[in-house]
Amino acid sequence: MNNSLERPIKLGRISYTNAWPVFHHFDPTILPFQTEIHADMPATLNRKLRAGDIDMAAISSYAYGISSESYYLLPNLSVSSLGRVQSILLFLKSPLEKVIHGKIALTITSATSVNLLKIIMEKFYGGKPTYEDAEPSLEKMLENADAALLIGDHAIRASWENKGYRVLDLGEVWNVWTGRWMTYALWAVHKNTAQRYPEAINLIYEGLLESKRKSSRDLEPIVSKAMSQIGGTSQYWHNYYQNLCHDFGPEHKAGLQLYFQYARELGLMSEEVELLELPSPRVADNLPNRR
Ligand SMILES: C=C(O[C@@H]1C=C(C(=O)O)C=C[C@H]1O)C(=O)O
Repeated sequence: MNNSLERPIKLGRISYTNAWPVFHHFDPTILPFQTEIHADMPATLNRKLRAGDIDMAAISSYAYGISSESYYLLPNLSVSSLGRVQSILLFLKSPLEKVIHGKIALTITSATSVNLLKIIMEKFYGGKPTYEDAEPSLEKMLENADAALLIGDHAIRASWENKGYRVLDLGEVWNVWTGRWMTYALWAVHKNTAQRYPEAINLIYEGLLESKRKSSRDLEPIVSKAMSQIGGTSQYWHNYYQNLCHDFGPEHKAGLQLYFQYARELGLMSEEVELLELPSPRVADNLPNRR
């Protein structure tokens, strides 16, 4: 490929630790073209990708679902869990029976989990709470709400500082009710960027896959980084990363399609979602008649 493109490829990186395995060993400086990394909270990346301010990103699976016609998925990349996730937590100030008809403060950093919470509250528990968006700060959120939803490192830190609130792990609740995997984030690229710069997008994709592979072979580098940047013990982070899965196979897709179905039933999204993946690079290049 040419040594440069006419512009940098803009890549969004989720700042939370849950996505580190896919980014940690990815070094964009070795690529034969310019990239620009945008590190941000999921909800901000969802908006930037939607607006075309960035070309590709890890985004909320819900945000992918409501705009899937514009994107390709990067195959076999996700943030998923079968059961407990440890970083998508509802902190209850009031008893659950009151919470399901009370007021719940929702972190503004999420899209998947706020809608997962609505599915749990309304479809599984038969409640109808009111919701209020809030900055991710537990004590402030609970000043005038019965419960508060936090995700990512905000949830992890709050769980360490928890002053006795009951906590629901939404990954666990989802799994108890459905028996399925839950997928919180996916990697998406704008179809037009992928069509215009197929080789560049594929090189970035290969770099992300390689990072995931290296991280799964040896968790130590990201565990040490998490301990120094966030705190906690080595055992905590090993356990956290072992509970998360960054693949996206048939069982993850089945869980996500059930989430999308429930979201449609509650009027949280309208269209069916086709999980359309980035076409594999030039299958034709490997054919013998192409010289
Ligand atoms: C596991 C997590 O997955 C995430 C949850 C997201 C959401 O709720 O929209 C988006 C991206 C991921 O950061 C987490 O944040 O703890």
